[in-house]
Amino acid sequence: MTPHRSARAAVLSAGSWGTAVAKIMADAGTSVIVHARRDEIADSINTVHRNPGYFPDVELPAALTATTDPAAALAGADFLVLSIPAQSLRTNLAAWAPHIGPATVIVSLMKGIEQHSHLRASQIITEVTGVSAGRVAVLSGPNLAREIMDGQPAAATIACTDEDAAHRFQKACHTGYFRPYTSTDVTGCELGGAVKNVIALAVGIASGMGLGDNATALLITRGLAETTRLAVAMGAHPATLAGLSGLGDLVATCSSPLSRNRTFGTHLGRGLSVEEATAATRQTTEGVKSAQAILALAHTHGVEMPITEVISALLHEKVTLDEAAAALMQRPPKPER
Ligand SMILES: NC(=O)C1=CN([C@@H]2O[C@H](COP(=O)(O)OP(=O)(O)OC[C@H]3O[C@@H](n4cnc5c(N)ncnc54)[C@H](O)[C@@H]3O)[C@@H](O)[C@H]2O)C=CC1
Ligand SMILES: O=C(CO)COP(=O)(O)O
Repeated sequence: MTPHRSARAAVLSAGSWGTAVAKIMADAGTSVIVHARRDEIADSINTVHRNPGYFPDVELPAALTATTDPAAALAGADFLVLSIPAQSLRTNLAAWAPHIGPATVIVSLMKGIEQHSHLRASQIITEVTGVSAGRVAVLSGPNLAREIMDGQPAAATIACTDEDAAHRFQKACHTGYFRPYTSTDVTGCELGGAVKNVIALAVGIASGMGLGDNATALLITRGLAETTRLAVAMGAHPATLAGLSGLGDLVATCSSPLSRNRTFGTHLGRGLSVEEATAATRQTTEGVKSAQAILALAHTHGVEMPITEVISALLHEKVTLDEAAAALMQRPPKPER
């Protein structure tokens, strides 16, 4: 990348978070091309500067363009920003990989764990593309897309083992309303983002069952404890889990009715089956797909994750709501750690 031209980014794809990050980057002066799967979304972004599928009410910067051709989006890109459901990453990335330039930094926005491999998105990216870990970054934090599209303030963590790559992406997405910090703790950053979705399901369930704020606080606090236990066992720094990609995202997601994971949990707590809650949900709900893989990671690393265990059992309809609540409350007494 020469210092004389603005950075170029390809954002794949034009869902809610992809569109929001594309807008942030365009507002930061980065030249952005979004890849949309549907012609009508790409056409609308190019002609009337709106994404009718996700944010029909928000005018996008005119400098933000769209295409349905991934090769065209990726040509000359300094950054490839990936924002699709984590379970679909491997297959899509294999098709896009031949078009990725030799110096392109690949940034994951995804907060899921792959079901069969138990891998994080950054690990899938290095595995599928063969790029070095220093070219793979993660952006994660308390970032409800709807608020960001409204220009409300937010912050996030960009983690990459290559600090220079993290700094370049930081510059490419720093605006008056979006403040990115950098970190080298990719593992901690990604695990914080993935596990908070499962804890948000739990908070939603508690809320749907009519439980109060004490129960919410209990789940957030002990949820953070089990997230930190897993992340540290997998090599993360504990401070990362106390930061934006850990506690920050946990609080935002567990508190907000905008969260799809929390909302899915609320449906379950009100008595809907997993199938009914899925039918009522239009967008990506990573916690539902990732809970069992996270539990498998906990078993591999010898870590107790009681909330994740109960949510995984509920999602597989092995326990009822009352049994789930009892399983958590009737655990043997222990010191707080
Ligand atoms: N929406 C939000 O506020 C935030 C979302 N995230 C994360 O971003 C990732 C994407 O989520 P959202 O944009 O919210 O989801 P979304 O459901 O709004 O959009 C998903 C995008 O992926 C595409 N897509 C869906 N299935 C696909 C497949 N099988 N193959 C290729 N493309 C496919 C859709 O066309 C759409 O463009 C998730 O991992 C989520 O956890 C992270 C931070 C905030
Ligand atoms: O990750 C998010 C906010 O940081 C979005 O959470 P949901 O996927 O639950 O909507």
